Amino acid sequence: MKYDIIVIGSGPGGYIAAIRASQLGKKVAIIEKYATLGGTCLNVGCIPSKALLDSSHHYYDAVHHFEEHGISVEKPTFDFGKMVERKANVVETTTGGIKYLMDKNNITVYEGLGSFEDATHVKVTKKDGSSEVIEGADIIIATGSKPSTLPFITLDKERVITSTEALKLKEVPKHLLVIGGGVIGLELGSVYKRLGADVTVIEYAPKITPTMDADVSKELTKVLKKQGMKINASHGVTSVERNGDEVIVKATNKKGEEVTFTGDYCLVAVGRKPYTEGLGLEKAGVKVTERGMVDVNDHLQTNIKNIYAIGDVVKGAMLAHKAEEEGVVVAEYLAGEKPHIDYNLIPGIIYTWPEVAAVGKTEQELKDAGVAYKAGKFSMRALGRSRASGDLDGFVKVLADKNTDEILGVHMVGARVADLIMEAAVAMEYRASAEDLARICHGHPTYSEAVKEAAKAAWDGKPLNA
Ligand SMILES: NC(=O)c1ccc[n+]([C@@H]2O[C@H](COP(=O)([O-])OP(=O)(O)OC[C@H]3O[C@@H](n4cnc5c(N)ncnc54)[C@H](O)[C@@H]3O)[C@@H](O)[C@H]2O)c1
Repeated sequence: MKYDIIVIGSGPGGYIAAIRASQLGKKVAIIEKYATLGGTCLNVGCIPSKALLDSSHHYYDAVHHFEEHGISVEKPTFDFGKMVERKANVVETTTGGIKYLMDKNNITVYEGLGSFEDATHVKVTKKDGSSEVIEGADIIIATGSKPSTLPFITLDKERVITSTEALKLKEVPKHLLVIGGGVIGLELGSVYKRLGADVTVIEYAPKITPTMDADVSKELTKVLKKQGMKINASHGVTSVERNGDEVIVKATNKKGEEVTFTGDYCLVAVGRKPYTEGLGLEKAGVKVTERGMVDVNDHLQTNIKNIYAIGDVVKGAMLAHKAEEEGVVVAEYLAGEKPHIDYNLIPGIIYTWPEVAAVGKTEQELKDAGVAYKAGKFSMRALGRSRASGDLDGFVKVLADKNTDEILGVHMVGARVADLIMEAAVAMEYRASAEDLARICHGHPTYSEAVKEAAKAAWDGKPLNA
């Protein structure tokens, strides 16, 4: 069969690219090696982790917060098996939705491993070993990423696990050791902490979420510690050993001392790496970088003219929504349009509770770039909405250009900031000033008032409710 565009990989990057290309009149095929569509995000990433985060949040609230609202329930209990089953149902419905979208958009789905025969032909090898070759005028690589590990770790996938296994454990760990205080470590660490596990995070950098704004890391560390999570920053892991049902992690702390952590499970969450195994890039002549990423130019085009790559397999943040934008951009570019992505405006979100969200530059990035800026900060605690719900932790911080007042970055910790961050992204897309944001009437009482107040603090240094 011959197509205008073949997309390899059906994660958020791939399936969105396929839909957009089809909307623009292209004949499109998508190849997926797994039986369900949706890639890491829908099957073993964003969606299942949010399902477990939501279930564990309900339980945590019942145990810790119902009483202050005057609600008494006899000692709440949970059925972990049911939580995991619910998560599986959420995944099934969501991935089923992608199949529906493929059919609706007349996109041909091939189940099997896609590998290049040459620059225009891709072989699809099915589970039963049979294969067929399809032809594409243009090809989009959207094969995503897989969990990284450390060279001395043996991932037995039973007790020394990655996020994939952490989403389908048969029991709640007694003591979960988490290597890596990044997004996955803190989100999945939160799930099990809320369900009663001891959780110890071991982070190499001097702080958790090391690439986020320093104030955010500090506040998040404070609230997670308050929830009982043990956080060990500046600890370089040197060994991970399994001994029966125990896992022993050794690390070197800042003083050069060896520290031993013992738990019953160890989650390795030290980042992800691009996934190109078995793709046959060499047969098509596609170049990869030293770090194994597919090398692309500003149009996400590889060194081979008709082959493009998007999402986790190329440079940039490994985020579903970044991949989606790239999918749209490549599809539109191939249809002769002139699309554009502002990589500065891709929000970063962590679904702990309180949530964390950011867009634009951090203070450190502005300092490093020598940009004169002003900062306005407003505590969630000062909001009527936060007092009503009892979610008092966190803040909103707005960074604006000292001379022009243009908003350069917004950083948030607090209830529902995962959704709130989009106000900041919209403002920055339209190059709003802090004053613009401060002058917009915000509904009362809402968490969004913290954005208005922080913007006012950045603009004239005079928040109204602080
Ligand atoms: N909410 C979301 O958007 C979401 C959720 C999950 C995953 N993701 C994405 O998936 C990717 C992978 O997530 P992740 O949490 O594995 O990566 P990450 O990059 O967010 O965090 C990895 C952490 O591990 C630390 N680390 C690295 N080597 C270490 C070592 N030897 N010892 C101890 N710590 C070490 C790093 O300093 C970092 O803090 C990221 O790009 C992330 O953004 C996003």
